[in-house]
Amino acid sequence: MTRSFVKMHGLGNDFVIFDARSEPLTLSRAQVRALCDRRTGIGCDQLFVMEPSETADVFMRIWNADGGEVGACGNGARCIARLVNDSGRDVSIETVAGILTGNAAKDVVSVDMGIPGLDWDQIPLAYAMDTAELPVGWEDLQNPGAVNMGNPHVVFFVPDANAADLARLGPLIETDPLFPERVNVGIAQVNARDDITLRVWERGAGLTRACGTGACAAAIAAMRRNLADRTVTVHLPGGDLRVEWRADDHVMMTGDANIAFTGEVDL
Ligand SMILES: N[C@@H](CCC[C@H](N)C(=O)O)C(=O)O
Repeated sequence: MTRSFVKMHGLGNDFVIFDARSEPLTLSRAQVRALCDRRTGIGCDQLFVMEPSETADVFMRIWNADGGEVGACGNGARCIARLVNDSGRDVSIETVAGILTGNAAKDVVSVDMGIPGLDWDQIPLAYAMDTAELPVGWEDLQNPGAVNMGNPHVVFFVPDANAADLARLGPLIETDPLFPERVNVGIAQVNARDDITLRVWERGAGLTRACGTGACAAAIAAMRRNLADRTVTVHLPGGDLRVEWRADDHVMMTGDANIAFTGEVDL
């Protein structure tokens, strides 16, 4: 069976997207891994299938490159919003973790990422503790904060985000027993109350050029510690995102969403 796909990215966090709204598509974990492989497949950090939804404009199914299905992808939600409608109309996107609302005016896209989960059992953590300042450390990385943005994140605040050996520490922290569903790992540097630099080791994908939910998590974690105001720019290796934690608790994320190429693949 041959299927068309779109290759998109948000700040270099890249995705293969299939549209199964009118023609169903079921992928096995092995197929997802093969398609995501950068040497023998198409190559991407995450793979999405757009399916029909009874409650929203589209259902967005999300897999990491390791073949694990997950609840959220912020950069991906911007891409899906742009694919469904890029004329400035609101697009509702159902995910396993809930319904998001995106609004795309061409390549500039805002997504209402919903309300962050901040309790230990929402992250989830293995046992009860204060998620604003977890009293744990991994070598030189101390006192992280944890935030759930539809997926689990832990964020460490450091003086220099580029100094940490995230390629080595990321997999250790991702699989620490404190996180029963594993975790996305952010290393954040607060430059000013409205400006953060961030690198992310993504669960199931490794180091990526950007992570939308990671940017939201870093912003929320900084705001909870009173290190930042309610609107911040987050600089990631692939570019910038704007994150606002509104008074109604919803997190708004704004950034670009780009089509790289289209193609067909035998499944
Ligand atoms: N790239 C994403 C997050 C994708 C899922 C994540 N790796 C997880 O396992 O939760 C983003 O832009 O948010």
